[in-house]
Amino acid sequence: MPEEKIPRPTIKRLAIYYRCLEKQLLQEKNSISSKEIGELLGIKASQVRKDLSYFGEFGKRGVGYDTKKLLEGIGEILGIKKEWDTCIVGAGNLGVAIANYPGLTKSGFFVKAVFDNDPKKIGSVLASGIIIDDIQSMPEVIKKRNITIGVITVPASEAQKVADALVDAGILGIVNFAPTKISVPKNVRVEEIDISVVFRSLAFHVNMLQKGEW
Ligand SMILES: NC(=O)c1ccc[n+]([C@@H]2O[C@H](COP(=O)([O-])OP(=O)(O)OC[C@H]3O[C@@H](n4cnc5c(N)ncnc54)[C@H](O)[C@@H]3O)[C@@H](O)[C@H]2O)c1
Repeated sequence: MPEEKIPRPTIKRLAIYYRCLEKQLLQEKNSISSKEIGELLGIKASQVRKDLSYFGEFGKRGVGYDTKKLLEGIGEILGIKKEWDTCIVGAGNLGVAIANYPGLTKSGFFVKAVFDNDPKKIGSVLASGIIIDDIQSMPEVIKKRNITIGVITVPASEAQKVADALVDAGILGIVNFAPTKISVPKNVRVEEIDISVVFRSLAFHVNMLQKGEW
């Protein structure tokens, strides 16, 4: 499955479908149509079908999908069944919150290390039991613990330096929370997360509702 052929938005939607299907399965909905998935998520059924078609046939027209099989199929594509070892750089408010968040583990993402450069923080133990490591030890720890995904939660001014160090240590995927664009070599993927984008989009809707335009 050549990755460049699959559009990024499709991959993002697959993760959304996955979460939706997990919920449906818990509610014992054992078969589901693309129309139903679309309605639950506010996505056109044709888009759902198109996204799933990139990976071969999951369901039959008119019959819908076997929820469990579809969930497993998408999980396989997204590598969700696999366990992923990750590290967090920046043990501040956000980094610590992520490191202590049990939901990540449930999704197969294990925080194996947290790094910081503040001597006052290095050596302290987080609620999850992880000890904050010195950023200086990052290359060695990443290699030793087979970590492939890095999360950047340092101030924007430090983000590029940290990204370079993560890449040098062999990291292949980065989740960047710092409010700045980072550049990485082609073979490394970066996902940027900015909560304010969600708030801005929501504020636009609320504004329109308040003005009575919607
Ligand atoms: N994307 C979002 O939605 C979102 C939300 C909140 C915060 N943020 C961003 O996340 C980042 C962290 O926010 P915070 O509130 O946790 O900040 P914070 O100041 O509490 O934590 C930053 C941590 O990074 C450490 N640090 C600084 N430079 C470092 C370096 N070179 N190497 C290793 N560690 C280093 C600091 O010692 C500190 O512990 C900021 O860039 C902030 O703007 C993004």
